[in-house]
Amino acid sequence: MAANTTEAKLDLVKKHIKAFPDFPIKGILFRDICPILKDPGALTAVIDLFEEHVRQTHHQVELIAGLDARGFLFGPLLAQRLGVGFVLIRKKGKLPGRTVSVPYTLEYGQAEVEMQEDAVAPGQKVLLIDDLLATGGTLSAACELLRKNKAELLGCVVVIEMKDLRGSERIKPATVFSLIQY
Ligand SMILES: O=P(O)(O)OC[C@H]1O[C@H](OP(=O)(O)OP(=O)(O)O)[C@H](O)[C@@H]1O
Ligand SMILES: Nc1ncnc2[nH]cnc12
Repeated sequence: MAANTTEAKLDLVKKHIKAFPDFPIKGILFRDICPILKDPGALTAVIDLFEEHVRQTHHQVELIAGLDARGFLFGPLLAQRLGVGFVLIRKKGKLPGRTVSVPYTLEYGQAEVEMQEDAVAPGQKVLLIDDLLATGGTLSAACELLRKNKAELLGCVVVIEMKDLRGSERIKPATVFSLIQY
C-alpha cells in the first residue's frame, strides 16, 4: 500500500537503507540506498518528500544538478516531477567539450568534480542533489563549481545525512535538507 503521510514516507525510506560495516574500507559504515531503488513505493516516497520540500522552500528552482553517481538516480526523477531540467556534475574526465572542475576530499578518498561550461546559465537558480552527505567534501566542491559557473545556488537535498561528520558545516553558507539522519 502507498505511504501517504510524511511520517509514513520517511519510515518507508528508512526501512530501505541498508548498513554495511567496513565498506569500501575498514572503519566506514556504508549506508546503501540500493534497496530504495528496488522498491517503487520507497522511491516514490523519496521523490514525494523532496518535491514537497522544494515546492515549499525553493519554488523558484530552474534546474537540478546531480552528483556522480548516486545523485543521478534521484535527480532526474525530481527534476521531471518539478518540470525543470537536470544537469550532471561528474567525476573528472567523463564529460565532453569545455568543462570547469574542482578537486575535493571525501570520507574515504579524493576526487575532482566537473561540469560542462555551458551546463548552467549565469544567475540560473539551481538545486544540488545527492544520495548522501558525509564529510561534505563532494557537495562543497559542487557548490564551488556552481559558484565558478555563476549559478545561483538555492540549496542542497540529500536522502541521508551523517550528522557526526558535520558535512553541513563544510558546505555553508549553502543549506542542506536531508530525509534521514544518522
Ligand atoms: O560528503 P562526502 O564525504 O563527500 O561523501 C559523500 C559522497 O560519497 C559518495 O559518493 P562516492 O564518491 O563514493 O561516489 P559514487 O556515488 O560514484 O559511488 C556519496 O554518493 C556522496 O556523493
Ligand atoms: N558512509 C557512507 N555510506 C555511503 N556513501 C558514503 N559516501 C561517503 N560516506 C559514505
